[in-house]
Amino acid sequence: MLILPPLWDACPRCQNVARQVIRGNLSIARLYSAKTVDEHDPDTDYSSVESFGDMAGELKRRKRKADSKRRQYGNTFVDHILVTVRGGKGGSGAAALQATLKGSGPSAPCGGNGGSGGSVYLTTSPSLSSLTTLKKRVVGGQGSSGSGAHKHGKRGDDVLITVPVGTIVREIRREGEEERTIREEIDLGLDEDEKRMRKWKRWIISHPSAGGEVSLEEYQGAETLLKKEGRWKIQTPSFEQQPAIELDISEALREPILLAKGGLGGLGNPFFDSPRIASRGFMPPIQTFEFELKLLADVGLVGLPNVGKSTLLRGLTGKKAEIANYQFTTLNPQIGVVRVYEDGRWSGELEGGSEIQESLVEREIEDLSRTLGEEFPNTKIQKGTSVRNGNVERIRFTLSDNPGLLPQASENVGLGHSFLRSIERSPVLVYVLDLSKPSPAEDLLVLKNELESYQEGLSDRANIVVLNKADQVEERVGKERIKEIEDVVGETSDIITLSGKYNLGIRRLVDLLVEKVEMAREVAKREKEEKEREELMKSQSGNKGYSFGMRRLEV
Ligand SMILES: Nc1nc2c(ncn2[C@@H]2O[C@H](COP(=O)(O)OP(=O)(O)OP(=O)(O)O)[C@@H](O)[C@H]2O)c(=O)[nH]1
Ligand SMILES: [Mg+2]
Repeated sequence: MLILPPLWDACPRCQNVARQVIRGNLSIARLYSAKTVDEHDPDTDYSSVESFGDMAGELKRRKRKADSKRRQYGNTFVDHILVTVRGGKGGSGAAALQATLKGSGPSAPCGGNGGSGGSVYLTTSPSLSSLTTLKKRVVGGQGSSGSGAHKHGKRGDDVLITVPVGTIVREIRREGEEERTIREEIDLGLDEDEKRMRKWKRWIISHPSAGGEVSLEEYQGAETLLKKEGRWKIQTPSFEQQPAIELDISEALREPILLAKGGLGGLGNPFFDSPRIASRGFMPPIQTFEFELKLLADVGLVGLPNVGKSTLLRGLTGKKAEIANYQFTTLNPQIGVVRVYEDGRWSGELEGGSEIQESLVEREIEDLSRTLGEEFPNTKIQKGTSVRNGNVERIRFTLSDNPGLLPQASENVGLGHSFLRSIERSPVLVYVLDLSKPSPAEDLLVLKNELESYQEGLSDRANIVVLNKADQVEERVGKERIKEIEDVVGETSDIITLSGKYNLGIRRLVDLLVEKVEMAREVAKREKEEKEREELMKSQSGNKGYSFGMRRLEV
């Protein structure tokens, strides 16, 4: 906690300090926070005491944590993964007999049916931007077995796989238990009778207390009944019979999509002619899916660590990205939406004079203001709705904040280049440089070099250069640095000098981004029309191309 809570009740000066913090005067709070209750003297002006107390310690701790996180997960931004998925197995039917009084005749079958297995569905979440959370194996809940007195088994639980928007899902393999068994039987060289008996044993269960073997006639009768119900042939449809699932999720899903259906539950003995027989639940096929993430942001921010990319994301979109004064605060790409209104204002815009705080400081201030029952104005970012104060939205685009790039990222230094795969897909790229550093022009060359060694021509796609932290630079020095950068980029890029933290110069950036995004969309539209024309011509000339029996669903 930044300010000592017990003090503001007792001391008007403390309350005054706390209110100053809420108005944004943090330096006072930092000095003040070192004092304990015992040390407190209401007559001392703590704003002149030189101590950074808790805040510095906490920052150090967080930096250590970020470093270890980077070492642990740094090179594992997951954007490609194979997942095996299976619906839950159906529960078995029961072969139970009703209890009867002695000598009152044969007991009636009363076994309940098994519950069907749970299915596996796919859904999207706006808070995800990596496939890291995906498990390699996902199985629906198993249905419970039926029991006596006509009690049917419970249905297995459905399972949701949650992915970020921009994920491509392809089913690449599908195999059921039946196919595996058939292969095994061929290997064992079994004859038809043996195969049939094995199949009966696999699908039909006899009541444990029924005594003796179930006769061939009983098995045959049960088989006929199951065939009638369409429950005998359970071979998995091949990709020719039922196309593989292929999804390109470019928008948030309104409803979950079914990937793997749960198996049917077995039938209880009232269904069969023989009271000693029930059937087993189905085991659904195992499906292998390939998940690939291509983050779909119109604009990608590229920069060295700690230059203020996440601060910019926050200022442009209002998205709460982690901001801190050390490298690799951001470990995975983050995507936010920029909504620009008719009057040129935008969704993440701050109120005049507000400042974007580091996350840690912001959380402490929020705690403090909650305790004091006051609202902290700096954290109030405009909500992203399509109509704001009667002002209509003009354009909406997405922006990705990426982890910091280091020299030799393409040789896996820092976080490596795994996340460049997402950057690669953004039609507009923005270089973010720290103008308060001695040589931002050299930093720019480093960035260009890294993009180029990842993919030829990629460095030229970035045609906006943002010079951030302008508030920290003396005018003369700043001008010299800007001149050096102009010499590097020549006519190829627009240069914008701004301060992300203090919300200065952002409007020019927004205007430029709108212009570039509109241009990029126009180009993409033309390319799409061109492609459609080509495909139409191809299909008219009878050449339908080679199909792998896959179905493409544009969601
Ligand atoms: N003075 C000043 N500080 C800024 C400005 N923009 C960002 N900062 C500070 O710079 C530090 C790093 O900001 P981040 O937004 O976390 O930087 P980043 O580029 O996302 O960093 P990584 O995620 O580690 O690559 C924080 O302490 C910010 O408060 C600015 O315009 N002026
Ligand atoms: Mg960041």
